[in-house]
Amino acid sequence: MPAISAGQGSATGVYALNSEHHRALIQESQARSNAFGLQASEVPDYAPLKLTELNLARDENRRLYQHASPVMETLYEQIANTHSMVLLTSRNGLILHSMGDMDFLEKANRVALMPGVEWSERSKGTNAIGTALTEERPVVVHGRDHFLQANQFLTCSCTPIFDPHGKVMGALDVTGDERSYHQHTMALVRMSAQMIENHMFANEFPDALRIHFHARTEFLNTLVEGIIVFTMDGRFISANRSAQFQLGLSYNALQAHTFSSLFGQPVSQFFDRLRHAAGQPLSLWMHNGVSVYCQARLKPVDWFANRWAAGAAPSSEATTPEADMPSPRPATTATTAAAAGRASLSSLHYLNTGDPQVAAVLHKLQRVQGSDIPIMILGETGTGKDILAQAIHNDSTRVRKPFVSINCASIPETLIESELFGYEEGAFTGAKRRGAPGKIQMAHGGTLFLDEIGDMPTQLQARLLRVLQERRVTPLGSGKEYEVDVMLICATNKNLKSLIAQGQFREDLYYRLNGLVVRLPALRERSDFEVVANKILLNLCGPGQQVRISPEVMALFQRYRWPGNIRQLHNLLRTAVVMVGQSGSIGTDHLPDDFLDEVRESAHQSVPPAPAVTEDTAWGLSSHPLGSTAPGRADVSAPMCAASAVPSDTTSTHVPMPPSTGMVETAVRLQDVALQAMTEALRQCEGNVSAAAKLLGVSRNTIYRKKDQLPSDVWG
Ligand SMILES: Nc1ncnc2c1ncn2[C@@H]1O[C@H](COP(=O)(O)OP(=O)(O)OP(=O)(O)O)[C@@H](O)[C@H]1O
Repeated sequence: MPAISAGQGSATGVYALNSEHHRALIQESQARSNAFGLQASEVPDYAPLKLTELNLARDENRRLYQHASPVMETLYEQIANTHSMVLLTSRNGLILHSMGDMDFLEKANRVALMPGVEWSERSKGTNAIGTALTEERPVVVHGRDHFLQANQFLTCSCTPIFDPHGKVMGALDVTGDERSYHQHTMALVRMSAQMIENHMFANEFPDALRIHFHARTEFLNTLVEGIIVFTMDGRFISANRSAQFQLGLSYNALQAHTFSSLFGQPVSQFFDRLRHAAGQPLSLWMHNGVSVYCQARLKPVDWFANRWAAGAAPSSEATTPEADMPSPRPATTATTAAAAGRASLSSLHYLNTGDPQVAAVLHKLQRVQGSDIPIMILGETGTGKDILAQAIHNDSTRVRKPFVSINCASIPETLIESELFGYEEGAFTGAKRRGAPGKIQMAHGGTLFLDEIGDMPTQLQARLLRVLQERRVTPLGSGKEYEVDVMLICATNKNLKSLIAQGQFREDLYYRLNGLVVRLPALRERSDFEVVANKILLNLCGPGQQVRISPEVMALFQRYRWPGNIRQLHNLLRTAVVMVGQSGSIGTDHLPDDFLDEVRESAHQSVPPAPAVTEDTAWGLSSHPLGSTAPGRADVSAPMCAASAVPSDTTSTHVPMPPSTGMVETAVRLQDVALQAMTEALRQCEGNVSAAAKLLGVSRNTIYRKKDQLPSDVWG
């Protein structure tokens, strides 16, 4: 897989139409077309393969189709009624599947854009499918750029799809009438291909160390994150497109690397840090000097426990340069080794950093351990709900089984159903081949974590309820039921009771999920702020780096309201650590200006703190949320900051008003700030609503609801 680098003319890897690079690429392709002996005016062979041959080809490309079909459906939904179609081809350019607008399909049939016809350069000359496959890069071929005159009424955006081993396995294309050209089509195609590739990654390399990374933590777990896979002793196995881009190395160049040559530390040292990270992103320096944040995916307890039982534990002291292998340690018995491995990983005990409210939550959870009572975690965004869910799993008897997490807000609505329940062959339009298991099935024996449950589409809530009651799941399009035994954990920062009142959440499901409800306090409510900040700092520091927080900054931090909670603190410290360098203390000059402005502004305002989401308010039981003060943080004043003004779904109706300003006027100002923040986030994320929502810490629906008030050019 070639690296897509900024040096190739565009940071996105796609040459702008009419750019010099694009023209050169088309000219080279035209030259190849001539060399194949094609004539621009000729009518090519349009005869499709016989059905039996086509079925054979589809069979060979079964895996590609299995991963691509749900994504094709979603992609098609986005381009429906634009006189276009979506095509999936084999690596040779043979069209395997298509879906499109009826009126355009007729036109497409005239030039044989249909399953069973080959669109390689050799057979059709310059065209997006053939040229993208030849160049192994995304290509737009528009109108007259097509070699054959017969095809010049088309506009086509195509990108190759790479398998997890870096080999081209096919191509995804959107073709339409030349007049329907839109520059965003290519972005959609590329995002869809990335989704397919990442999906394949998720199912590959089950026993390897998978590192998900990005320079910005808010982009972890999104489509644009880099994924790189190593053997447990640090040898390179594979990397997705984004990983290659970020590392600036092609797939082939990466073959020569190990974890330590890429990230400047032995993999054993990384494991050591991982064991103490409580699931929070760790910082890594890439070989090119750029700092990134990462999360590791592996079966940690199994692996650590096995290694300890076998007398070998990850150690930072000794590594063999060839393979970054963990060094031996004195043998322990298998039982104590497993227990020791568990204690050092993210566990409930580890999250107890001295705040009485958190301690009470942990205590409640410990009391129901082993009972499989469904757990509902409430809390504002960034308070650590995800980490708590993992800790509950790690401390449970299900620890050796999967922990499967699904964020109901970040998956396109059309994909949630197949992601959750799986699908059987034939479930989608044109689907013929083997299906895929859903997340519920994958969690069998372990824990299913449904994050942002308030965003689950209503029609799926009934299905979920049935699965939970019957403990059986039926994949889409299947008559077969599969037994599922899962511990269920949900999280939300929404007021589910008011969603019920609005008919957006089922009451029966609500009561099914409502086993033990715990609320994580907002950071401003916590009395252990300093411990949390120092713990994060420790994890952010690279090898040998010693950074501390100056007393002046710690005092500032204590006064701040932290609307983004621990996530916001983490992001702030991350930048500060990079600015401080190898050693020193974080002073005000290491903090961003907008943050300092907010803190200063807060000093001139005496506004009550924003209401915390309490168990009562979050579940709609309390009538007046204002007036709750933060226990343990009585000195906290509430700045009217941009970030806090962005309405999270839970708190948007309760944003406190400064006494100096009239309610209506302030509400209008808050609206403006919120819209401004959304506009900026959408621009920054190139119109990707999920990424923008993540960046702001709000749900996608919050952004969609403002769609009419946001500038039209911010949408991707
Ligand atoms: N107790 C903790 N100690 C250190 N870091 C923490 C802790 N809790 C959370 N974090 C860090 O804060 C960030 C947000 O955590 P997490 O994703 O668990 O929050 P969340 O409540 O699930 O957020 P959201 O509602 O937006 O999904 C992560 O970077 C996480 O590593």
